[in-house]
Amino acid sequence: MLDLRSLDIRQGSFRLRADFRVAPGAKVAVLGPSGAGKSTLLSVIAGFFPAQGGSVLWQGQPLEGLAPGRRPVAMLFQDGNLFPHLDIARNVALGLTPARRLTPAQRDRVAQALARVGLAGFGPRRPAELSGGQQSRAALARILVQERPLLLLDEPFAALGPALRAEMLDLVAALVEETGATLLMVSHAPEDARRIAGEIVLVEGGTAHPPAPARALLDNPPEALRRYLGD
Ligand SMILES: Nc1ncnc2c1ncn2[C@@H]1O[C@H](COP(=O)(O)OP(=O)(O)OP(=O)(O)O)[C@@H](O)[C@H]1O
Repeated sequence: MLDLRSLDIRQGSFRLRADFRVAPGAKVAVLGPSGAGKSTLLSVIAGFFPAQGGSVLWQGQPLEGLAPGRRPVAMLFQDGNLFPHLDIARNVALGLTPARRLTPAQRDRVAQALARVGLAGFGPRRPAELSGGQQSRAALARILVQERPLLLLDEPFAALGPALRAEMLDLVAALVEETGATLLMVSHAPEDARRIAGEIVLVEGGTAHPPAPARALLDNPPEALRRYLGD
């Protein structure tokens, strides 16, 4: 269970509050206007940016004081998820260890993760030798080997076309179901939320609102969401 308790986030004159829980295994889309604070909220949960007040708890334990790498979190960003000078196997292995030499067991895990995302045999290639969709798959393989129970995705598929994006979302949904992880995914596209998310956290007007059932919310959007959707 992820518990955002009276979180108070400030960044210059920007302020965002969040006070809600996310159930284990939930798939949550984080929607809201540009600049509303979606990325900032994920950064605070991941430990890249400190909150001014309140607490982020996982299974009842506060995460403050834990460096990002020690949190139960794996995060994918909009871009820059892969190091261009390292091959795909090394990029994925970084989810396990910074060491250059892998144990046979670690090599197996990397190969299994690559196979699971449909990239068996792509390990020796550099990221530039992969298509955009394949690069997204490789980045997913890295968070797969990390085996963290909380996945934070900050619009990682925004640069992909609609068909490929749908395919990646389905893959994420399948991986989340297989691992039982909890997913928070920032998106600008309500159809992404419909496709993958059971719930929506709407971020607007200085508040990250508690998760609400996605379908009901999109079918009958409250005023703030209607404004954002442009209806
Ligand atoms: N380094 C910074 N210093 C001060 N304010 C910042 C800084 N970085 C971001 N902000 C402000 O924090 C607010 C939240 O930004 P954030 O990137 O979290 O929004 P977002 O909802 O993810 O937007 P987008 O959908 O455009 O990515 C914005 O109003 C932004 O101007």
